[in-house]
Amino acid sequence: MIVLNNLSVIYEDETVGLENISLEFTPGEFTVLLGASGAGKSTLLRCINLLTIPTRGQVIVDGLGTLNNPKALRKHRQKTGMIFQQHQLLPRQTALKNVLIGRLAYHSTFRSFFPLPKIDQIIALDCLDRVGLLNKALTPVKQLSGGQQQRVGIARALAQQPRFLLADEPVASLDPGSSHKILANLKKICQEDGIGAVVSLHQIDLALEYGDRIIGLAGGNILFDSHPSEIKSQQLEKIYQTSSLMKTV
Ligand SMILES: Nc1ncnc2c1ncn2[C@@H]1O[C@H](COP(=O)(O)OP(=O)(O)OP(=O)(O)O)[C@@H](O)[C@H]1O
Repeated sequence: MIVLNNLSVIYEDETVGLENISLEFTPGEFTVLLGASGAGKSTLLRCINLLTIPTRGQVIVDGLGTLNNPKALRKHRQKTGMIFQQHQLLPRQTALKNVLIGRLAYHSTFRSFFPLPKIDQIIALDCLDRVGLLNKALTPVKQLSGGQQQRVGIARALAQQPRFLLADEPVASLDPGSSHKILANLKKICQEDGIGAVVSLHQIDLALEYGDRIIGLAGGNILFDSHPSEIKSQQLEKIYQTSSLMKTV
């Protein structure tokens, strides 16, 4: 479990990123963060693995405590995979080499200069298989479609054998068909492996379809935190401060 305890982020220019947020994330739960641009979704995701250091409050992880020593933080990050909107892949490298990057967290910097052991290659190939891309293992990622590249990004995160996955708008640059395929695949894998996912999305329809839990954010505050079936249209309207987006519900 990951516990966020009274977390606030105030950026250097005094912008409020998050305001006194307390949340718990459990393994196996697929949580969607919804909110307009600037609501605090990325800030929240980045706080979970302390890429952004909160101004106040704590991140507490079971078995590791408050992450206030480098060893605990390294262990937490090893078990927390990240998926990005723009994939953050090495375009000229093969899909397999990109996925192997997910294994580096298990090796020393020195060891990572040499080819990784066979077991890491097997884990990476298995992850590519789970996202349906085993046949593209030796293809440079720049030759893959946007959806395929995102699946390589997911495989790389899975290669970490994570307990939690953090995904920042993973389907924002994809067409609706690819978005559904990617989220369905991601959710299935998380269910099978008991991985807790925290995924920020802009599309309400996708949030309602795939989220086990939806957290609505606005101005760095939590407006609601419920099962999708309990969310009322007024609450969704409130987070976007407009009714036009409700057409997609
Ligand atoms: N490094 C930073 N320095 C100053 N302000 C920042 C920084 N990063 C984010 N912010 C501000 O903090 C607030 C929350 O930003 P955040 O990126 O978390 O929102 P978001 O919901 O992820 O938005 P988007 O959907 O556009 O990605 C915004 O007002 C943003 O301008």
